[in-house]
This record gives sequence, C-alpha cells and structure tokens, in this order.
Amino acid sequence: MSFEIISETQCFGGTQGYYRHAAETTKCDMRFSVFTPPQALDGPVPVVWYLSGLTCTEDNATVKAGFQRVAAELGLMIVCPDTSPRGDDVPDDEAYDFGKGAGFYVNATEAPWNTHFHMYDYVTRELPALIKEEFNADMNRQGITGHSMGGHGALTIFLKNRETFRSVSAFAPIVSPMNCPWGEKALTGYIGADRAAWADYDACALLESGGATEVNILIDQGLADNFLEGQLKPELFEAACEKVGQKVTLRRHAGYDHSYFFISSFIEDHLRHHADALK
Ligand SMILES: N[C@@H](CCC(=O)N[C@@H](CS)C(=O)NCC(=O)O)C(=O)O
Repeated sequence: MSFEIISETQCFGGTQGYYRHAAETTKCDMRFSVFTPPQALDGPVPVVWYLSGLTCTEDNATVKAGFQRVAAELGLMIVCPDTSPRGDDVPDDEAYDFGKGAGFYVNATEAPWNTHFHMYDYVTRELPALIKEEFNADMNRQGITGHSMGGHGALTIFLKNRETFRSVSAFAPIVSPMNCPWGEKALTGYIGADRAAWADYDACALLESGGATEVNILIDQGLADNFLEGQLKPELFEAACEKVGQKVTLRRHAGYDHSYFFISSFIEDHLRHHADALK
C-alpha cells in the first residue's frame, strides 16, 4: 500500500512518525501519526488506537498527550488518525463542531457530507489495513482509546467490533451523542433526522442492544470539565453498564478540565490498562 513519510523522529528509543496517504474511503489525502516502540525491531507489537476530539488533527495527541515514554516502556504502537477528511474539495461548516475536524467517526449518508465523511470505514477498515501491511503491528492485539468525540469513537468502534479489540478506554467521552447537543447536531447533519439510525453510533444504545462484553472499560473524567453536564454525561454510560452488567471503571477527578493537561495526567494509566489486556 502506498503511503508517504512526512517525518520520522527518534523518541524514547522508538520512532515518532507522521505519514500521509491517498484514502479511498474518504476520497482525499489523509494524515496519521504512528509511534513505533523499540520492541518492534524484534517482532510485531500490540497496537493502541487513539481517536482525537473536536478541532483536532493527528497532531494534538501526538505532541500533547505524552504517550511516547510509557508506550516505549510497554512496547505499544500508538496510531493517531486525523478526525475528518481534509482538503479543498471537502465540504466544511463554519462551526468548530461540524465538518472538518469533526467527523464523529461515522459514515455520513447525507449530502454533501456523504462523499468524503466516511471516518468509520476509514478508522476501522482502511487505516488498519495499511498499518497491518506497512508497520510491525500485531493486529491480533489491538486496543482503542480516545478523547471526547474520540472517546465516543473508541467506545462505539469497540462495541461494534468486539472481535477486533481486546481493550478499550476513554478520556471524557461523549457517551451518548443521541442525548447531547454536539451529537444531535452531528448525527442530524451526517446521518439524517431519523433518530432510529443514530443508535448505531451511540455507545449507550449499542451497549444496551449488544449486551455486556468481557473486558473492563476504563473511563477518566475531569470534574472541572466545561462540557461535563451539557455534553458528556458519563452517568448515562454508567447506567447503561449497570443495566447490562458491563464492567466499567469510571474515575471522576476533582479539578481536571477537558484539556490535554488532563489527558497527559492519566495517559500512563490508560496505556498500562491496554498493555495488561494485550500482553
Ligand atoms: N475550545 C475548543 C473546544 C473544543 C475542544 O475542547 N476540543 C478538544 C477536543 S473535544 C481538544 O482537544 N481541542 C484541541 C486541543 O486541545 O489540542 C475550541 O473551540 O477549539
């Protein structure tokens, strides 16, 4: 599969790389980052996917989450995709929470978004195929995490692909886009007004329809997060887990907000959570 190396830089004995490829699913050039730990020189290593939130690219987590030191210690490859299709041909919206930088990890069915906004297929199918072929990744050992919109992506993609992922975690996730303004706007715009179709991209609804999984889900949430009550509503996920008997460790942290200062404070715990499951 063809892809281009934008840059590769040594970091904690491994390699932090930025890459670009022509993606079929999103019909545009897509960028992504991969941290390859030093252990990959000796054989295939487990992969943790990190899905970012609104306004982000592949760069935000790569430069601000601080995952490289622990990923190098644990021998984890970290893949950070972009959050939407990009380029002059791709439609956009002037708001920060829709269009570019806000793909919501769905396959859009509504025009004009349905030509490029196939982030679900991109993240679950096209980019994994490239990672499998071009990097020393053990695709039988995959975990997924993410922040905010990316936390929604991680939870829903995990719940819809139970055979693919052995571990999942999230930072301040949108747990029920059907029940928050960010999600209602995105799902109406990308999927259409029929709310029945939205359930396929709602972690709470997917858990209730699909039942509990075997894994323990780790979620961290800051209590000084401006989006906590209006958008994130972790109590909805707690209730859904309770209903179906899903194990979840939901940690609420006084004083932490929605920023990468919060994520970088707890990223080590998340990577250890994944490494334990992916051993
Ligand atoms: N203050 C943000 C609101 C969106 C936001 O907080 N985005 C989070 C993800 S939901 C983020 O990580 N932003 C980029 C960053 O901090 O690097 C903006 O208007 O750009």
